Amino acid sequence: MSERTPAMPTDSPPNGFLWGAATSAYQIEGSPLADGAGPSIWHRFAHTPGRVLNDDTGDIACDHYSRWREDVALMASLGLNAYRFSVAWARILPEGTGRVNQAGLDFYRHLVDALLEQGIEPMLTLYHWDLPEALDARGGWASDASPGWFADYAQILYRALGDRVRLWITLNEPWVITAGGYLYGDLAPGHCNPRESAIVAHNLLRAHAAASASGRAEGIERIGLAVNLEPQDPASDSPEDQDAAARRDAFINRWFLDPVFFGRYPAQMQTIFGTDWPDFSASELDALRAPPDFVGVNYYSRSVVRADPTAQPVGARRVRQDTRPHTAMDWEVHPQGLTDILVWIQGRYGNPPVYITENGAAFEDPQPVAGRLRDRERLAYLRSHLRAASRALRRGVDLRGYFAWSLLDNFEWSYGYAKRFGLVRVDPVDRQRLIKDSGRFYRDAIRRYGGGR
Ligand SMILES: OC[C@H]1NNC[C@@H](O)[C@@H]1O
Ligand SMILES: [Ca+2]
Repeated sequence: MSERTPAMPTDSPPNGFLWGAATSAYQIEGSPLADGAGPSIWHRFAHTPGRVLNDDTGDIACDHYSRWREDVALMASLGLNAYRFSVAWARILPEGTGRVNQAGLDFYRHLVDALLEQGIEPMLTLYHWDLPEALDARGGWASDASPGWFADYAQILYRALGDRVRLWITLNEPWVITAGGYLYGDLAPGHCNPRESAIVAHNLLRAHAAASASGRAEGIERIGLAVNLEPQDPASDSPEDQDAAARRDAFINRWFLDPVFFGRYPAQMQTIFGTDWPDFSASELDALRAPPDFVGVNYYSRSVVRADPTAQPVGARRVRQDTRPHTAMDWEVHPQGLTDILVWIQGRYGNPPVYITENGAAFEDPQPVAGRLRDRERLAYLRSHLRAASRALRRGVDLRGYFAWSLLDNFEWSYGYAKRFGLVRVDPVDRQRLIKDSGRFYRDAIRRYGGGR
């Protein structure tokens, strides 16, 4: 089979299946302070020397804030019938609460209208890591008031765009927000405080519940939660490694899904955090129960895990699979993990509707030659993971769409522009877009197997 033959499975996805691509505001927009927008914690973090590789910032990024019309045309040329993006909270509420910045609302309304004109279904993420700086100054996600701030912000967007946008996501990857921003400190706001991280996670869950409730009050019917999920395979069948994998599974995969579906945290959280784990009351736990209308699954890789008491707080460490291919993020290429995690959700949480809201890979790209960029590894990653998604469909998973991460090469947080996930290249100098071979492959797969627009 030539590398250009789209190798989707024999059975096509269900009717109405969404074939999309995903981005987020701070990673692609640029112009972070334009038209009355306020600074976010990522604007501040990126401008803090030493926090981001090469001291890259999102000041320009993909310049999507100016080029959004061109980018919608690009999506249409790829044949996408859906597009997942996030709203920069501080464009809407420059101080995080209070005064609404109409120019910020207008930007997203114009974007949504352009998508709808092209028959592209918008999927709107309310929060993709860029908290208004003004709210961080008031305690940020560690503040008891943060769920209320978020619900109010969400309500403004529900009222402004609820007649056009049908698919909403409250939070992107609450685990990464918590672990990156408050435990390991590699992401904004850069704290390293286990007890604070447990409180932040709890407030994020309260915020999801509050924004879900305010959405239902506005008649919004499909509100999801996007979570990064990563199968944890024990390195051996020793009890120590099995327990380590179970702890890391609880820590990464169940810390947020168990509360929203069951109103309780995984038992291992107390073991992992020890005295840093707050003493939540039964009513506080029950208040977290807010089953999403769909689960957004962000899948990249799996981990092989062995016990390691020195690797705190989980007491477990990843074991690199040196004989297997890895991406430029040093993540093992493991398509079967996508099938496994989708089947796991089906079994554990009662077969909820699921979208793959992120899946993709960074690789060192070759230079384009005569208008062609032959990103073979990314194309192979895409093909193998589309097949893995199809295997989950055959297992009866209620999978309703696939969003490639990412439409464009963009700002990869603490890696800056050094890691490129785009199906479309963005020139580092003039930001010219160029569809890579992986993008052409995706377009052909959509034509052959997609529901079309
Ligand atoms: O690391 C790749 C992606 N992972 N999920 C969240 C996105 O913002 C990242 O770019
Ligand atoms: Ca521990």
